[in-house]
Amino acid sequence: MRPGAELSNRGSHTEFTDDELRHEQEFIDGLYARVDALRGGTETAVADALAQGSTPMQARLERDVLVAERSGLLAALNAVDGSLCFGRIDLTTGLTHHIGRIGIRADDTEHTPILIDWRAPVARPFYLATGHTPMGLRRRRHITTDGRSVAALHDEILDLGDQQRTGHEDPTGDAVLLAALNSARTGRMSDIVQTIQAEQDRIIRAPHRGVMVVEGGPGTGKTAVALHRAAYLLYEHRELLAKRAVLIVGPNPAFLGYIGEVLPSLGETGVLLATVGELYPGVKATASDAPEAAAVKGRAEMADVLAAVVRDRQALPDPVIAIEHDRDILMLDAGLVRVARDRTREVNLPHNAAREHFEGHILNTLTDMLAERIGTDPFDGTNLLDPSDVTQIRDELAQNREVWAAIDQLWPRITPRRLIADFLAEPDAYVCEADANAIRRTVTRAWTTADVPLLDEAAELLGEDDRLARAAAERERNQQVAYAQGVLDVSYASRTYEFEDKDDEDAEVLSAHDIIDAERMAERHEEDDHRSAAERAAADRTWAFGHIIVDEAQELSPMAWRLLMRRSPTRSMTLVGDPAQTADAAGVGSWSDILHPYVQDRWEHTRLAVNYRTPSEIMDVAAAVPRAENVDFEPPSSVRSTGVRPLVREAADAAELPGAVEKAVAELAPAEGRLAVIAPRDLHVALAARLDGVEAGAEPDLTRAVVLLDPRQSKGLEFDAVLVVEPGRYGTSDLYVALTRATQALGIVHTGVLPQPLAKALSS
Ligand SMILES: Nc1ncnc2c1ncn2[C@@H]1O[C@H](COP(=O)(O)OP(=O)(O)OP(=O)(O)O)[C@@H](O)[C@H]1O
Repeated sequence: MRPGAELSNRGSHTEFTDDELRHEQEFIDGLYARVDALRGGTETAVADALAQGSTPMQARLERDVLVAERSGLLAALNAVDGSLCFGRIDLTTGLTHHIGRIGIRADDTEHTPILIDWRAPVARPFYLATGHTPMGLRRRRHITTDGRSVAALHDEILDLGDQQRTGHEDPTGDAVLLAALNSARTGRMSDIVQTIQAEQDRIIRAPHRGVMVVEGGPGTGKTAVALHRAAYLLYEHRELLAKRAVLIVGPNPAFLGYIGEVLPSLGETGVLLATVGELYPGVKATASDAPEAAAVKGRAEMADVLAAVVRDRQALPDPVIAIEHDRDILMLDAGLVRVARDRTREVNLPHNAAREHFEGHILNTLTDMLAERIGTDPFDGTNLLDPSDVTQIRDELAQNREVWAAIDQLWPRITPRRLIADFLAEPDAYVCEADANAIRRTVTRAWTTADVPLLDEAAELLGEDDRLARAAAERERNQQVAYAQGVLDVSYASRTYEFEDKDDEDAEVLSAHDIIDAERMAERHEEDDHRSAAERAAADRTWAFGHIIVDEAQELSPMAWRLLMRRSPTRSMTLVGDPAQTADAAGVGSWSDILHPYVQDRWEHTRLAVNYRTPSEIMDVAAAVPRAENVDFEPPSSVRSTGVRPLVREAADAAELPGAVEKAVAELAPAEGRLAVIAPRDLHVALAARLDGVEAGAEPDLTRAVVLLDPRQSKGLEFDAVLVVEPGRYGTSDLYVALTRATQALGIVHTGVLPQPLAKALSS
């Protein structure tokens, strides 16, 4: 409603109601006026700073900081524009606070807060207060806006003695939540900041240290909670996390696309969203593995297998390597090389990094051999060479290509990609025959998701021979220190006499010289990298994230956990998942199996028990599937029911199936919103041919009215209506996942008999 549109003369009660709306509209108008002014001011400040051109180093540093900070503010202001303010709390003290997606302060000398960020402690009663525990609140108000106009108010009275009424009372207190849950889906997840429930709020605001596991059935808000937790942590630990970034790991790219707009809508962008297949910089997993291959590659034992593969590359001569040097023949035999190899292994460095030591040992061995041969006095057996002669021999050996060819053969430099491609081409010496058959790949043309943790493991085992890079970095750093010293000398020389004359230690004017030395200035210069932490993290395999959130955590293999734990040395992690939805053969069975190797039993476990997505009529049918295998299976309880039972259609045979699906889609399609057809992959081409505007593909466009998916692709997603095709062909967890994707209506199309638990649940 536009402000004032329906605020004409009415009865006294309505006028009272309209005053409430009018007041809120005035507040929102004032808020947007402030936001527009802030945005204008910020745009000008950024433009002015960028126009400054070449400036001294310190000024440039300050300019860059200003541009980065203000650009972040601008992005946040632009992102939250749609529904900046969504709530208000009235305290028994008479104070009121408006709650919004970000905090805004007035343009007065005190910078009075006019909109409280939902993550601030002051806002917490908005989410937690109840009639029983009002937390100092008299009233909680949900403000629904349409753009910049107030559309509706919903008030909950929390102080039961308070007789004042606004005419916007919501007696059950869940009208806004139910409206959100019933609204048409868009193909993109929305934030839930207006209606976070108390059990969710506690998880969102839990301390960031340590590992927290959030378990819950389908639709309990695990993903929503994980994303809001990321936003909360970025607010609460801004400085740390702006530097170290937050990583959110999801099961597939379609899922990441689905959740990708939530954090920007909360004004947060410092987050890297990635699948495990994207966490090895420079590699994009485009191929796929058969489930058996992924299961073998994901096993924890692969770490030992790869360590053995690397050790085998540290070879011994068979039986000798002959090196021609200065008309002599030097023989490197297995015994000599074994000593060099053992000594090198003792330094406990990764293979490539240790090579420097191996080179040294081999050169020393050959030097000793040659020195003994040419320097021994034939009469008394003493050595006639002095140390400089020995050094000269060593230097000459180091010029000999044959020496280097031998070292390359015995301790070759290896890249992770080469190691894994070679291992997969011939795995037989390292795993049993069945496993070797599952993973054997004669030529590696493309990588799979399950290869990525292997590549990462290999990178750890191999390390880098970074001697050249270290030397170059050292040279550059010396140049920078010299440059910074030059800058400081100039700034020292140009200090004003006025400043020098003052021996007041508290002088307010400080020159660069007083606050920074050349080393630190050079360091800052090195940090002169305009990429965000999330961007830098994406390009750096060894990045240590400030916090890692893993969605559908039950799907990750032990090898994938090794990769993630390397990215989280502080073990600050939130893991969300549902073991009943585990589909991947490589997935881990229990949380303690996953976590024990890294944190023993030092992790917290929380549970979400309310299903916000799936109405009870659908959940009752879906729950019968896992319950058939486990009588104690407890599904989450649905927060709503629609009165609409699932629709079931039978096709006479496979030839009739696409036509039956087409008809069922027409029956089920929501007037507004999205429908998903979930069907086994091999039916996709035939089904796509019968469904208007539908494509079969690996990366479906979820914003289309009708989307075709296989059960794995539907993981984590939701739609207004879902049609599950041939449920008899899915495993238990895939079927459970598929049946729990709908917010409004479920349909089933099948040929032949339905799986028994499903048939029973549908008929009861
Ligand atoms: N407090 C809330 N307010 C409004 N909507 C909510 C709330 N909590 C959850 N939802 C909605 O419920 C739906 C399910 O949430 P979400 O996808 O986070 O569940 P999930 O536990 O990750 O489910 P699954 O395991 O099936 O993937 C989403 O549409 C989400 O926006």
